[in-house]
Amino acid sequence: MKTIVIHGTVLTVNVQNEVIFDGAIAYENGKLTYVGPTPIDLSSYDEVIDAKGKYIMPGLVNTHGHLGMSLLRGYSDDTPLQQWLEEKMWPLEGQFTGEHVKWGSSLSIIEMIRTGTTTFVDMYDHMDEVAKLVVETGQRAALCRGMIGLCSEEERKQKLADSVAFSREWHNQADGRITVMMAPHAPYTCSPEFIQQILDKAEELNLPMHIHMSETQWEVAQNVQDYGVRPVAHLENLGVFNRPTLVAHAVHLTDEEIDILAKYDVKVSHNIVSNLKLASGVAPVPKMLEKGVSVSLGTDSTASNNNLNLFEELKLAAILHKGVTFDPIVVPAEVALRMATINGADGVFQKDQLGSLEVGKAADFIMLDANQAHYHPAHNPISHVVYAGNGRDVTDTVVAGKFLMRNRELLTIDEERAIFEANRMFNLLKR
Ligand SMILES: CSC[C@H]1O[C@@H](n2cnc3c(O)ncnc32)[C@H](O)[C@@H]1O
Ligand SMILES: [Zn+2]
Repeated sequence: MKTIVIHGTVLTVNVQNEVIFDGAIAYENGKLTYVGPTPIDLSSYDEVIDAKGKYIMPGLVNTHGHLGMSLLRGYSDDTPLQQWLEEKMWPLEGQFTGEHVKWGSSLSIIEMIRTGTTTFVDMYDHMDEVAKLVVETGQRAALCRGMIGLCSEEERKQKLADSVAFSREWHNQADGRITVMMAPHAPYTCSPEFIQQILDKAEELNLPMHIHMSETQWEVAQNVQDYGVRPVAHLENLGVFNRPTLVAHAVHLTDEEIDILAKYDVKVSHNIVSNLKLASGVAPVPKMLEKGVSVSLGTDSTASNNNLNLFEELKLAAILHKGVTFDPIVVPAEVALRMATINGADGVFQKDQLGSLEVGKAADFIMLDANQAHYHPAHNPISHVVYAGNGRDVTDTVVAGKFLMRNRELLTIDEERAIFEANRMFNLLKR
């Protein structure tokens, strides 16, 4: 197996948030074999890559999204969630075929590779198309067939059967780069019975759960009206949190609800831009972190974001909560960076394999062009990445030791074709 060493400025972003100014990482067979100061003698490696002037850091993990929806970017802006879903998204998504999902997801994957995301979570339909793209492009992903229960019993059965078949075919495939979760869409679109059926299958197949939860005030009020309790108690009562669970949003939470999430070690995907744009609110992240809840970052879809640049979420994670709480020390840069990396790995239940540059973990990393004015003076790389950096600074994206982008050139996907086909598929939709 070929051994490769890359040296530059290494941000290990492990628990110590160590930065090694003249550092190196080495990897073999997709796994990191060395992280530390640049060795004096590099001759034992088969390939030596000089990345001086670049930052080398763990790839970012986007813990919530709907890739196929990139076909609907800009189709409905400035609308609150429920109206956006019911009047705009669902009528168009109802017309989606596998081909729509394929090309919408292709746009998404291109954007994520370009902006340094190496692992993503996708909850959508026609998931075989997404899984095939993951195989082809070399990305890493936790995939789930999102199930909305607002349909006939027969359709619900079909959706659950699809999910099960998808997990049997794809869980731990693509050399382990694909994992699968079971995903009831939300408590307000899935009856308790349907959620229970999905949970039973998750238990049988030993898969985690992924669900939208407590995104809007409307949702919480609706849950109380329908079931007499708020969404957190509702899902707890159904036993969802007895399985490893990743919830998206968690915006409207009481202190008691945060305690429940902490007690069950429920992982939270914080989707700042989507929550702001859909006027849903701001999640109580400082309180969640204080109580030990594992909070990571997600973009949601480009129909509500409107991009998949996790660097934007990273900066917002570090500044938004300061503004909301009038406290400049909440969510410091290092904490925000962990949310985008190691907590993301935790969100996909792979903290031991992903999310930091440590020997034995996957060689999933990115390089940034730090030879730009906004990275200088070069004394505080983590501050610069979080507060001054941008996804456009990413020059190289590597997953399991394979370059998906090298010096800004995409190596595993045809961008021009994807743009052409996505426009063609969008124009076929009846609007
Ligand atoms: C079939 S699963 C995907 C389903 O989720 C919808 N969706 C996209 N963004 C959100 C959001 O922020 N909250 C709730 N649901 C969302 C999407 O339109 C798909 O129908
Ligand atoms: Zn979502």
